[in-house]
Amino acid sequence: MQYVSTRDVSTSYMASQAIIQGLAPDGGLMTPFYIPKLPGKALEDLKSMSYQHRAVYIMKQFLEEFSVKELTDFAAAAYGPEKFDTPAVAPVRSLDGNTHCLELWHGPTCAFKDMALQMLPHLLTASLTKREEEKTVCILVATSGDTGKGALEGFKDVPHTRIMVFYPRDGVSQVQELQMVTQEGNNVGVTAVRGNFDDAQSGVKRLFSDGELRRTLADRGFFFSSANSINWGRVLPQIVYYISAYCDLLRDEKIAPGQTINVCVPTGNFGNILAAYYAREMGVPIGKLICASNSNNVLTDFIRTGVYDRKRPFHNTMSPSMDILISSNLERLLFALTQDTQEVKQYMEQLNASGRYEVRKPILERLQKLFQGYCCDDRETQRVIGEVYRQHDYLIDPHTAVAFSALDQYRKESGDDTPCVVVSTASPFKFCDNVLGALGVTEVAQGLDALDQLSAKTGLPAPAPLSSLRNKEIRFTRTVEKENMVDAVLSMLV
Ligand SMILES: N[C@@H](CCOP(=O)(O)O)C(=O)O
Repeated sequence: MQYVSTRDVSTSYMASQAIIQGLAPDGGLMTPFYIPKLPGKALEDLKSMSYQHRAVYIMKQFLEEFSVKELTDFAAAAYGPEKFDTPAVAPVRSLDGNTHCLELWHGPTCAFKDMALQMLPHLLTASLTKREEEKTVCILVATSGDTGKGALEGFKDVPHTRIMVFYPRDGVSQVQELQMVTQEGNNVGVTAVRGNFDDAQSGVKRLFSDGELRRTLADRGFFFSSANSINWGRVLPQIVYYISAYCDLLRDEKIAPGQTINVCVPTGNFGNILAAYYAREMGVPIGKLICASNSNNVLTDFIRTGVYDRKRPFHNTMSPSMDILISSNLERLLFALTQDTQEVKQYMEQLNASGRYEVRKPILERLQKLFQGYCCDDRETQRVIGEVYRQHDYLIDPHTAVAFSALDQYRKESGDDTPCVVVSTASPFKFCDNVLGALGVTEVAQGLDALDQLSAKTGLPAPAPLSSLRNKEIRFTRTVEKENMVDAVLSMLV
């Protein structure tokens, strides 16, 4: 399997190179040259396997350089009982006959990012060995809340790696911030940026393409890579859970073999829903991909009109991980839909220069055959949390609530009640204050006391990785201007 840049197919790369580099040298995203099809009986075979075995089988289709033994070891370490609080790893909880919630927050940081960020360090360090790389890799991460902690936890104390996370200072939840600034490990750094997530992500991309900085760091024995979903090693493990969810529904006889399902995904950087698209391309019977956004509804508008326009107000919402106006992974979808790197390059250049592009009509038609876009604001998000709790005795976080709202809008508009997998991306305990508000609590406790309050209100235990934050020391307090992110990197990599 060869990988190419979404902006130039003339050079191809092995998976290990794609994973090590994170981003292609031309600024494009490393992408498989083609998406392999699952063999005919694969879903039937996979349905009786554990999550770990499913992961090995699916990832192997994309990773010829890695042996089954290597991948089996990685999956055992990444998804074992010391990391995930349920043997199912990514369980599916059915709310009614055709609404199934895929819970992706049972890992060490209580968000879906663990599904990939527990695996990526294994893929990356094995890739370094395969390529005989002697320098230390410095992982740069921009986060709107969840990726940062997921990456820190995945890479903490991993030999030959350093990790620096940038987060928007006033753009993450209290719990998310505490998770990051108390991170343990000798190779980690966390810096707040005065700005929003897009500023942090653009800043990281600038660091990546700063030739002089790269030379300075090379002299010090370092090079950059990424743990954001621009890295193919992030997207690949995310494909696994869509296939796994389909297999669970088959195994539990909630659907019949070959039956079509829809998926509804809350997404900001477009990596999560892109993974669902790849699962569909591999042959999973997925009908519609319902893309759910909060008030930062740039993707909703794009899917409806073909115009991507990031020049709009940026909203800090109660679903902060999706507070994003530049959705990096859309570039991979454009590559798939156009099959034309020149066209992708033009769109990306227009986005950089003017903040806007419009895709051609045939591309829009292809997009709309597969994707539906819906959005909702904070008021609706809170209403949905309350409603789902009352109707199903099921507690969801604000990101998942955005997805439930999108599904509801889609069903009302289309009349399509195909079974749907709704992706639940984070534990509600990461967003206690807003979740408590949604349950009608008017006096919300301060800081981590809100964990106990939510627990008392619902009878659900707060996840151990969040309760234990109480005993942790705050290690990182630095804030930089977005123009000065380079200083944080240089002072860490001495
Ligand atoms: N939702 C993210 C933003 C970065 O997205 P990624 O999937 O590219 O890592 C976050 O929580 O940080």
